[in-house]
Amino acid sequence: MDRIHITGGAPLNGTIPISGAKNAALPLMIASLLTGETLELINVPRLADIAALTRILGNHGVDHMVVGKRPGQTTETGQTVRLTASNVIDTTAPYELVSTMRASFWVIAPLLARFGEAKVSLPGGCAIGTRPVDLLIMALEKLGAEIEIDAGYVVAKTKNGLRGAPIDFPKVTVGGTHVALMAAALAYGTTVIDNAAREPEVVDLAECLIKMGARIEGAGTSRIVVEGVARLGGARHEVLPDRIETGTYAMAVAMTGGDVSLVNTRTDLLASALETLSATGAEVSDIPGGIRVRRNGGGISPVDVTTDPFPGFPTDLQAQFMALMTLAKGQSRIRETIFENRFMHVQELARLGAKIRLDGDLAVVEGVERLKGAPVMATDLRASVSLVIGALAAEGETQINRVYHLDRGFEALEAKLARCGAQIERVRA
Ligand SMILES: CC(=O)N[C@H]1[C@@H](OP(=O)(O)OP(=O)(O)OC[C@H]2O[C@@H](n3ccc(=O)[nH]c3=O)[C@H](O)[C@@H]2O)O[C@H](CO)[C@@H](O)[C@@H]1O
Ligand SMILES: C=C(OP(=O)(O)O)C(=O)O
Repeated sequence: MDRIHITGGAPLNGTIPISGAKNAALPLMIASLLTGETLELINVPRLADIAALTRILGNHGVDHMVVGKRPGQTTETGQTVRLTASNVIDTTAPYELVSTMRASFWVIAPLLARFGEAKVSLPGGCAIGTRPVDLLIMALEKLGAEIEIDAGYVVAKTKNGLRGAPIDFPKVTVGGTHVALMAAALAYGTTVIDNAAREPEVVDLAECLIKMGARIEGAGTSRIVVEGVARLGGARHEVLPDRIETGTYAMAVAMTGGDVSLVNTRTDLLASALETLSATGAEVSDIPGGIRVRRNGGGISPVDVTTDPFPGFPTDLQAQFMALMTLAKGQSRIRETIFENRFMHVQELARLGAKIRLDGDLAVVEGVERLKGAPVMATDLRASVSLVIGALAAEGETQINRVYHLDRGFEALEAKLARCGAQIERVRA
């Protein structure tokens, strides 16, 4: 298994191009199943999760073609892909494929809406909590699907097609909202989704569906109204920038010090995280096409955060922010409200010398003077990158094991950081 070696202590200076968002690209690729025409997606990141979904779509019979980079793009990141589901041969998504990644479960919605049947294995994904799919199933049942769970598979059928209906989510769910949107787009009649997720990735999916011919209003608010249409067509859509990757590098700079321009991204995608970062003493400013983050000297101020659905502080940046707080001048309190088991980075950050106490959903971080490199283990995607951030600021060498977690969600991580002066290398097994 590959390892990453980091020798910490150098500030980060330079420019980091931000990739397309993994969490937008995945539902967008899945939306290709809604039509027999070609969906062209620009700025799709090259990631293990994207490759895994490509395999899953391929198994259904979706034709996948990589046609190039984004216009004007000079880096090795991002690609333009064409997906054509004109010859779907199989509506089953098997355990071997779906168990590697949670988002793959969402294929259930377009398969059911377009073909009237789907059999999809219960999903896997980051081990950050129990992560049930009851609300996704509830949404499909509201639209008239008949669903049973049999031998680890969710088997969904509809006799005369899906029918629009009110869907009121008791809890904000990103995946549930994606599924409801895709299914309702091809349902007969009107669907009103209440307590919908407002995440930018939901808006991106809705915008792409609208280009494909869907009638959707209100995406980005907590009430989305979908007027079903009989068929959807092809479209061309650029994946929005990855706000979690943006926030991750912003936190790295705030921790190591330096001056980095994050380009191909937008402040409005992560306003709450950037506000929090400013409160720690980092200078955050808008630049054309991106965000500049600076910290030259001065201590890191402790700031308390609570994770929340968008527009709140994202759970996917909680681990990275905790890494930053380990060097703050005082105590900070970080509350995780979305996932019940998303503190696996705590014991690994402790190996670097961090002082963190856990009390249920609360982590109390006592800032220390310095961190010291050590061997650590990546446990899930965002936890692993918090170790990268910690290691960049620590004295001496850190070895990060199990880096396949990082490869799920961070495109060209070592290259992007090395170009800004980080001493980071991958040791291939
Ligand atoms: C691929 C992708 O986009 N993943 C993101 C997506 O995950 P994902 O879509 O899985 O997360 P959800 O928003 O659905 O989960 C939010 C909460 O609702 C719960 N829940 C969800 C569905 C359900 O049927 N029943 C239920 O109880 C979950 O356990 C969790 O406590 O949103 C999360 C919350 O922003 C992010 O951390 C993930 O990175
Ligand atoms: C938790 C994440 O992904 P997934 O939902 O695929 O596990 C993530 O992107 O941080």
